[in-house]
Amino acid sequence: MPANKNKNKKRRRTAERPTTHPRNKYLDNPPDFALLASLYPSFKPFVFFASGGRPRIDWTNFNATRELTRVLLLHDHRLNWWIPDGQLCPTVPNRSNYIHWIEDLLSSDIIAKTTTNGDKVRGFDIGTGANCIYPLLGASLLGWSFVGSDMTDVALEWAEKNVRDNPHISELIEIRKVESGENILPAEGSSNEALVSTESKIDMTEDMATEGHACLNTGYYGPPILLGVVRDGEEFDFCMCNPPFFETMKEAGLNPKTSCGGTPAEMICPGGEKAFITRIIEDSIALKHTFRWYTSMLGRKSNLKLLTSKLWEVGATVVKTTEFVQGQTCRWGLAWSFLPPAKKIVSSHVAEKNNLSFMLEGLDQKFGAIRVLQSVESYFRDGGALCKLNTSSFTVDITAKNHHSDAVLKSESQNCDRVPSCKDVQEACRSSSYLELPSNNLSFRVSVFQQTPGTLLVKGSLQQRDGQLSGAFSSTFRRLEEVMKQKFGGEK
Ligand SMILES: C[S@@+](CC[C@H](N)C(=O)[O-])C[C@H]1O[C@@H](n2cnc3c(N)ncnc32)[C@H](O)[C@@H]1O
Repeated sequence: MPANKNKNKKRRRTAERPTTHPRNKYLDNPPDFALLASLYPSFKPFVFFASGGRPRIDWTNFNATRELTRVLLLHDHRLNWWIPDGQLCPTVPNRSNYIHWIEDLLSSDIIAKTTTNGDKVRGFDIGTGANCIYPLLGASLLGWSFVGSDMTDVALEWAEKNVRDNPHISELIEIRKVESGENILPAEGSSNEALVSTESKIDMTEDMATEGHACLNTGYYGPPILLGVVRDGEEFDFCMCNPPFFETMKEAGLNPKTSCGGTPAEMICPGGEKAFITRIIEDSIALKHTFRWYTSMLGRKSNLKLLTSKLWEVGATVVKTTEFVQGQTCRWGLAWSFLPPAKKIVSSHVAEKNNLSFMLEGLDQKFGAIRVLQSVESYFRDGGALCKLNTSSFTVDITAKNHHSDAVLKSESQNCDRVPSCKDVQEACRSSSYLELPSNNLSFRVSVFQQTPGTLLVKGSLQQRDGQLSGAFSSTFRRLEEVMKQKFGGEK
């Protein structure tokens, strides 16, 4: 292939995946399975060649995903690593995004460095897991030091082993046991009430009380997270956390397309990620300036909105969010601080308007991502737009022109028996804001991600950089949101 064609392909790929961090080494160089198989004989049995000749692995085979992680950490990061069967297996490109985002936060100077350890960066990884992935990556990529906490024996034993097996960075990482028996009460002065939402309240049963678990009205009960684990006089530049996202293993649903393991202790906690992160927020109110940045990853966009408003309510001085996308996985990052910001934050308004999203929640299991994509495709195709559905990347590429709006309107009223509350749709269609498309083409991509069984994230990305098209894109996408919510909300 000619060099400039290759370059264009690379450039296009970069533009299509704006949320993979630009410094992530896998952005333009995804793992080369054939090369890795030729270098590491233990990886070779897991690599096969699909019909097009492309080397692949079976993502539903835990041994294959674990071996891939092992060889990537060894090959790209000089890290020796292993986890026992069934423990959560991290994907290296995905976890690297979070590390690079923290690097951005620290170097942005939004919050000036306050810790007394000079240029050195010290982080706290809440729930480091048996895989200890964040301390290993942070120490090897950036020379950061870490405390990695956890509570299960298997996580502590294997995290320590993974640190010991890498003597070049072992001095930088301390694995700290969280004592589960302690009863940590909310710190005096913490604005606990501000954090309480009725639906997140979980009653403490007698058993829990006798076991000595703390029960705060954040909805979280269980071992301490930061308060009671961070020691007097300690200071950190940041904390990070990949929390247990789910409330039940059924909800965790375990993506049938991949097998990354994950035991109940790793995947679930009462109240799910909302309760867990609410507890981190509560601890942060008490610990305030002990950390320059508090951060957590989230698996649900609806929780991101809710927790962001809570943070403003409780007096955070800065709240930042981001989105991590790697393949078919979409996650969010939330960061906040109680220190005074040193720098005015300029929001990237256009970028936000060019990437929009909405969630379809509480869907019947029969409405998978493909079904929603097909519905998106026929919605725009019926209106005369050009559509290209790609079922392997879960995307539809759409190119629409101004005159398509009338056609979509017409076809929608003809198809109204398929859409519940059709009258409402027609009313909305008649409103002047309906599909105000510009005279030139509007090209955008709609992607669908499965978050949990019954919850899909629908993302739209404008493919053109022309700022004048953002408004038309925004009204078109919002209109799609209305139609999809009516269609899939009412068909259960
Ligand atoms: C989703 S796993 C994350 C593991 C690893 N950091 C990763 O990204 O793959 C969540 C981890 O949090 C741990 N955990 C749960 N509650 C905790 C607590 N209160 N303090 C510390 N760790 C906790 C679990 O044992 C589990 O290892």
